[in-house]
Amino acid sequence: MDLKTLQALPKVELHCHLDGSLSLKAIRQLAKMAQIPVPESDQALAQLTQVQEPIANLGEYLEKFDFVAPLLQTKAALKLAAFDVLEQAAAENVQYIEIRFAPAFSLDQGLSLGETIAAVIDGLKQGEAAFGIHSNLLVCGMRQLDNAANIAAFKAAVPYLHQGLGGVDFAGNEADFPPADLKPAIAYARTQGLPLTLHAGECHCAHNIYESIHLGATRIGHGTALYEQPDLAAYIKAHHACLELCLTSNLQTKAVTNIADYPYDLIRQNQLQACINTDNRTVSNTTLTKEYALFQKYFQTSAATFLQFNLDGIAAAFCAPALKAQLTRQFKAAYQALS
Ligand SMILES: O=c1[nH]cnc2c1ncn2[C@H]1C[C@H](O)[C@@H](CO)O1
Ligand SMILES: [Zn+2]
Repeated sequence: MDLKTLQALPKVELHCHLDGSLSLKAIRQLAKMAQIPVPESDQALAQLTQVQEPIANLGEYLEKFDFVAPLLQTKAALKLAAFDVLEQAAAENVQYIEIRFAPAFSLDQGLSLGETIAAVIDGLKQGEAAFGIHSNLLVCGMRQLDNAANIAAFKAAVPYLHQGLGGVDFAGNEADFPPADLKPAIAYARTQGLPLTLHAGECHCAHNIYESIHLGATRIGHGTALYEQPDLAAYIKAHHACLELCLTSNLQTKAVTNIADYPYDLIRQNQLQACINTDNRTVSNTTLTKEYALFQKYFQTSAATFLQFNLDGIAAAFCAPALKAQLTRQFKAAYQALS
């Protein structure tokens, strides 16, 4: 399929960070609102916000988020950001998307955790109305913060569950903060009935995938290190966990050093539930269409397999059963019309 056909395919996306996915246009608008100077040329701005040269690891990748953090400190900014990402997603026929962000990074100018969450949901609702897309928010705890701060973020999320919020996640420095360190906040999320996805297996730490599922995650962000411990596939399958695949990001962070190591065959042969995602449209300089094109190029992924990835994503989504049923029907019909 050519890029235009891939772009037109209906898609779902479960793993997309708000702060890593702002268009350059939105970054300029936000910078103006915050009265923060930005370079005039898009090329220079892209250099500040995108991975352009080879980097060593996830730590260096995360440094690329520093530039946008000061731009996301008001309700208006968070709302505009959420609207911007929905606009980009709708332009490539994403029909359902979960967008995640860390409220703890938007408190510099006095917003409360709850206000940051409400503002992002506002932007998502506005985007849904404008673009006919469905969405949910995920609140990220950050691994490098203490459990009290992460519990506070999750506590602020509780009133929004099923009201624009789908669940919670942990992002950040996985190499130094394994799942065991997050136990109190994860336990809190579970007692509150917050659906849980966890970044895991992004730092050559296959054991973190096991541990995250053991702690209650029904989805795993990345899961790349599966290739280093293939027998984990049986455990993932037995627990019906869905892998949120983010190929470009994994190549950039050296979660896999080359495409040959990527556990695609393991995932397909074991019929693991999995879906395709961008992780960060801007930081990774990608789109969901580009991710589909990469899967097609490297793994000869067919339309039928793209459909299966989407059906897996819908089944694992943190949205209402009625929306899942509707999306399932629509996706089956749309992909059938292709063949
Ligand atoms: O792929 C990732 N792994 C771990 N943390 C990540 C990844 N992408 C983004 N983040 C972090 C940086 C953001 O500031 C934060 C919330 O979106 O999540
Ligand atoms: Zn991520």
